[in-house]
Order: sequence, then structure tokens, then C-alpha cells
Amino acid sequence: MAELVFFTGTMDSGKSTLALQLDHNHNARGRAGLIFTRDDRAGSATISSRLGLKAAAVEVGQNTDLLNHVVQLMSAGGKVDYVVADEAQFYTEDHIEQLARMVDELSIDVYAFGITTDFRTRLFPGSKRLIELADRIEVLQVQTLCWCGARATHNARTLGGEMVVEGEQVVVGDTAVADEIGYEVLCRRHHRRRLTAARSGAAALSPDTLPFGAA
Ligand SMILES: Nc1ncnc2c1ncn2[C@@H]1O[C@H](COP(=O)(O)OP(=O)(O)O)[C@@H](O)[C@H]1O
Ligand SMILES: Cc1cn([C@H]2C[C@H](O)[C@@H](COP(=O)(O)O)O2)c(=O)[nH]c1=O
Repeated sequence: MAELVFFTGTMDSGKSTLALQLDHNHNARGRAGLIFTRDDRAGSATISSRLGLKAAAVEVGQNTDLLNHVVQLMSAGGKVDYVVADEAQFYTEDHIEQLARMVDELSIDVYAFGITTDFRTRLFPGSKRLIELADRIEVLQVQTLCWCGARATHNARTLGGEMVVEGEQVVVGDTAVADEIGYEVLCRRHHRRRLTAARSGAAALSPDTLPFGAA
């Protein structure tokens, strides 16, 4: 039976990599797929992973009807066995409902990928609806780490390394950005205290400071 699966994890946890791997594996077995994305860092109509993989995708706009897009393709003789939906946190509730209908009415497997919460720990609308509707939620196995070594569970927005707590919910960006707006994954404890790596001084720590040379 077709299913709607939501793969989630913090930023930088390998979601887009997994999306591209999943697409590759299904394709290799003759299954026809369609990749949707919205506001990927690499630009419009692209799905990209930090491991260097990239592929063309259908860019989702505010008024895109995902179900209709697939129905049109199939009516024109196209085959769609599965759909990959990356950056799904940016989708509207309507988009997610269209994905669910794709599963139920067209028997297409839908694999959605995205972060659940924003820099203020609030659910994105697309992720909220996915949590409500998905048949299955899979948390990425690759754990990202807070600077303290604990598992990172939250996404902080930073400016020059300092955590910011005000601003628009959507600001496309990357981790490991020094001077401009960027993101850093943190454990809840340090997210709550607004303690980023730069603020804690952890970024300056180096194994060279260990007293290996001492008698
Ligand atoms: N130089 C590297 N060597 C090995 N793995 C890397 C390297 N750079 C990034 N990665 C892996 O890629 C992951 C990020 O993948 P990506 O698909 O871009 O994440 P997401 O879509 O969740 O933001 C990192 O967690 C890490 O496991
Ligand atoms: C926390 C947070 C993130 N974003 C943006 C930043 C990136 O463009 C994406 C996440 O991409 P990734 O592939 O999971 O790294 O989301 C945002 O707009 N608002 C936020 O609060």
C-alpha cells in the first residue's frame, strides 16, 4: 500500500542526501519518480546535498497544485510511482494535503523531507501538517551534534555567531556561515540559553591544548 512518509532531522542531518539516495535506488529498479522542492539553498528547481550531489527538481510555488501537476503528467502518458518532496517545511498546509491525496487516490508513495521546527522552536506549517497526516515519521539516523557533544535537536539562527530570536520564519541559509545570517544546530539546553559555539568559546578549543607533552 502506498504511504506518506516524513523524514525529519535538524539542519545538516543528511535529509537531502537521503532523498537523492532514495530516488537513485528506486530509479535503479525501474520506478519512475518526481522530485519537488521549495527554496533550496542551491537555487530554484534544484535539490542539493552538502555532500555535493544535486538534481533537477520541480520548484513548488505558493499556488502550485502538486496533485494536479502529477495528474497532468499521468494524463499525458507519464508514469509516476513515487514522489520525493524536499524542504517540505516550506510547503503550505494545502501542499501537504495534496501529497496525502496523491497517496490515497493515486497510490503513489510520497517521501517528504524537512526540518520540523524553526529558529524559535516553533513548527513550520508544512511540517505540522505532515506530522498530523503522515503514515510514518522517520527521524534521520545521522545525529548532528551540539558544540557540547550532546545530540543536536534544535536549529538556531545566528548573526556573526550570536543567536538571534527575532525575524521572519523563512530565511534560506546554511550552517557554518561566519559573518552573515546563518544557522547552528544545538541541544535544547544550549538553544534555550542562546549559547552558540562562538559564545561558549568552544570554537576556539583545539586538541592541541591537551597536555600530551607533559610528563
Ligand atoms: N566533507 C564531508 N564529509 C563527510 N560527510 C559530510 C561532509 N560534508 C557534509 N557531510 C554529511 O552531509 C550531511 C549533510 O547532508 P545534507 O543532505 O546537506 O543535510 P540536510 O538536507 O539534512 O541539511 C552532514 O550531516 C554530514 O553527515
Ligand atoms: C531553522 C530555520 C531554517 N530555515 C531554512 C534554512 C535552510 O534554507 C532550510 C533548511 O535546510 P536544510 O537542508 O535542512 O539544511 O531552512 C528557515 O528558513 N528558518 C528557520 O527558522
